[in-house]
Amino acid sequence: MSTLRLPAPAKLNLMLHITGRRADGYHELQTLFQFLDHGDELTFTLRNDGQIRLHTELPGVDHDSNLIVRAARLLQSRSGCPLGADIQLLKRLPMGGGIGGGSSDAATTLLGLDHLWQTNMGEDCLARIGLELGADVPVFVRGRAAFAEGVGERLQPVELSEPWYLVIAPQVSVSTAEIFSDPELTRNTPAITVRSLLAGGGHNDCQPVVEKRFPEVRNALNLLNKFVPAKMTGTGACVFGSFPNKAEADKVCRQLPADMPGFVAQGRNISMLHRKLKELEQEVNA
Ligand SMILES: C[C@](O)(CO)[C@H](O)COP(=O)(O)OP(=O)(O)OC[C@H]1O[C@@H](n2ccc(N)nc2=O)[C@H](O)[C@@H]1O
Ligand SMILES: Nc1ncnc2c1ncn2[C@@H]1O[C@H](COP(=O)(O)OP(=O)(O)OP(=O)(O)O)[C@@H](O)[C@H]1O
Repeated sequence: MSTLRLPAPAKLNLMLHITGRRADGYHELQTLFQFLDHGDELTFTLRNDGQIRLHTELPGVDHDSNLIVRAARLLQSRSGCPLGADIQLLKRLPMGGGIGGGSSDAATTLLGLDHLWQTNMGEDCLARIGLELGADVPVFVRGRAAFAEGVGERLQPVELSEPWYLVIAPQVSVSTAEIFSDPELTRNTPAITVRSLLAGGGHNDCQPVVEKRFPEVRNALNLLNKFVPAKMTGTGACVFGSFPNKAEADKVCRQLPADMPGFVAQGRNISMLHRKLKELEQEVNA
């Protein structure tokens, strides 16, 4: 097959504790990742001339610095593969939203091209390549809901309930680097065990800093808190709350003001990307 269409799902950080800072400035954290059944979509078509061409432009991101192109080139150089690809992106996820759009696009590119080019690099190698592109890429490569430590790369798969979430996307883009460099950020939350976490929640240490800088995020949290407990994901801007069923989440979603668009999606412990790749493997083996 020379064309492949694959999902790049969003993630939520159900909690995010910052437990320290490394000498290189990166932060040690503890976070719980779950995927959503909502995301971007990428289409890969094989090229024999070795060129990587992304045919969709993103505002403010030039072709060569797009994480999709960077992921494709890194896989090419690590595998020595002479093949290339034409790539189309259907962008649904807000950029700088804390739901991992860019990281998920990068992971889908690594797995998609590994499949198309038949480079057979293996998941461990692809996760290592992913980490060079961003702290959030490895969890998308692994495709399992996970408790993460280190800078987000030490992953322990977890089995979570799969509720319906309403995600609100305030119309601001939050820079992850800026939030992590804010002097007011709490960086000394005591480490907890995964067991105590699963028993009792957790919070997001980035939330107070983002709320202070972005009133749009504070307003979205206040609005959602009227219905269910609301939290921010990652370094924002998106906020989310869980609902007992889709109908209740949809009802609140319909009431959102125009400057606070939202979407409803189900939490998933196995990413849609991995479901799709498994289906493809089963087709080949049938
Ligand atoms: C906040 C999270 O979204 C939680 O899932 C991630 O840890 C961020 O992951 P990401 O977007 O892939 O971030 P990267 O592209 O690796 O890093 C962006 C910037 O955020 C800061 N950064 C990121 C991750 C981390 N553990 N400590 C940091 O201090 C660094 O200044 C870095 O330059
Ligand atoms: N394919 C891509 N999709 C989105 N952003 C990209 C992409 N490639 C590069 N970028 C750059 O990365 C930045 C962060 O994008 P992203 O959508 O991953 O943010 P995020 O959701 O806050 O991520 P995270 O949750 O990992 O912190 C963008 O503002 C953009 O400049």
